[in-house]
Amino acid sequence: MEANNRISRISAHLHPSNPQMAPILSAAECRAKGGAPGFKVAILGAAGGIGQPLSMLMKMNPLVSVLHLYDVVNAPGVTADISHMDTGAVVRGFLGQGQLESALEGMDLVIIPAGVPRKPGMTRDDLFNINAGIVRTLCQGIVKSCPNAVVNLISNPVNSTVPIAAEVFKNAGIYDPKKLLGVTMLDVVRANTFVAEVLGLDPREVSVPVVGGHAGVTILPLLSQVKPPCSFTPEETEYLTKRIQDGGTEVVQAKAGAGSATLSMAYAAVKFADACLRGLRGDAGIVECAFVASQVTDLPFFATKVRLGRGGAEEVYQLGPLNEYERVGLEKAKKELAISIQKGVSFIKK
Ligand SMILES: NC(=O)c1ccc[n+]([C@@H]2O[C@H](COP(=O)([O-])OP(=O)(O)OC[C@H]3O[C@@H](n4cnc5c(N)ncnc54)[C@H](O)[C@@H]3O)[C@@H](O)[C@H]2O)c1
Ligand SMILES: O=C(O)C[C@H](O)C(=O)O
Repeated sequence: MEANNRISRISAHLHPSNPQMAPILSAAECRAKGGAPGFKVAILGAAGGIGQPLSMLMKMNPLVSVLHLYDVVNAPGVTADISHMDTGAVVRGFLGQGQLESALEGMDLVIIPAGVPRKPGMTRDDLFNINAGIVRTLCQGIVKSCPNAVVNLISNPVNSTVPIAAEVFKNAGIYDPKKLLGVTMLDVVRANTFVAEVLGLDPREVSVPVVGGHAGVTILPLLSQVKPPCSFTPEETEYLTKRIQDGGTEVVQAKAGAGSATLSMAYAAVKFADACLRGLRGDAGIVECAFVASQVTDLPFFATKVRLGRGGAEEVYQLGPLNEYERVGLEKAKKELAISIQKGVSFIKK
């Protein structure tokens, strides 16, 4: 009898004609016990090119106990699909703005890959007009439902969307600069890969700091600080710097109108989110690059290495010694970054 009740509860939730399916969706939710102890994570834009593989990979992360998948389209399908994976996290789906606040209720970490991607010929800044408004709306939801959450912002142009999020949080009186992180991990992932290729090493053995921002010349790999220590000819430096800066465009062109990096981005986003969760758990020595509020330069935001801890980005590291090539690159990066940051701030202050 009890077993019958359990089964009918589950089938009621999963029947396709059930209009309530969208906000619930997971048979796992019907279990008497929840998932493993861990963190509550929401993905906003979960049905997109990044969102789907990112959702799958976060469902596989043992630090996640509850996974909320939010999108304005297709969230029920993605949630039903992912909820069948036999990993610990309990998955729930949320569809449309009416469910944004429920999606965010009580979250520890919010990952935002919502928004339109580039097509060939576009810059990331060309996405501003659509994505700025999307990020503002989603951040307003965070203000209401999980003001203490750590936010990983992926939506482009990151150099402007992070300042937008900061202004929304400031206006609401909840801004904690340590908890707002623009995700630049893909630049580091690419830099590790391309540098390893040139050095003939396994990319997992290579670590390249990438500072500045996340667009064109604002992406500044510090090749003089590569680990393991190594040196490059001027031609190799030029080749690597340009390839890392243009990595996004390389994918946009190869996809020929079908979008931008999604799979490598989902990988990078999960690598970064996992580092944030280990920091939140209290692990020591978690250091990654991210675009954060910063006093490293005269700009209010800048990407450098940060130490992730229980409070988010608890320490923002200095740039370290730069060579002449990097000093020139830094000046170019700062010039463009200043404009993108101001554009984001003005969008909210207008
Ligand atoms: N930071 C980085 O390194 C990096 C890397 C790759 C892509 N991106 C950016 O990530 C964003 C998403 O890229 P994608 O390829 O996944 O795009 P996509 O179009 O495949 O997916 C975007 C998803 O966002 C959803 N969405 C749109 N408006 C929304 C809203 N108001 N609320 C919630 N969801 C909404 C869409 O329905 C869609 O499912 C783009 O802006 C892209 O430029 C950033
Ligand atoms: O290039 C893009 O538009 C997407 C992303 O920012 C990337 O670096 O791949």
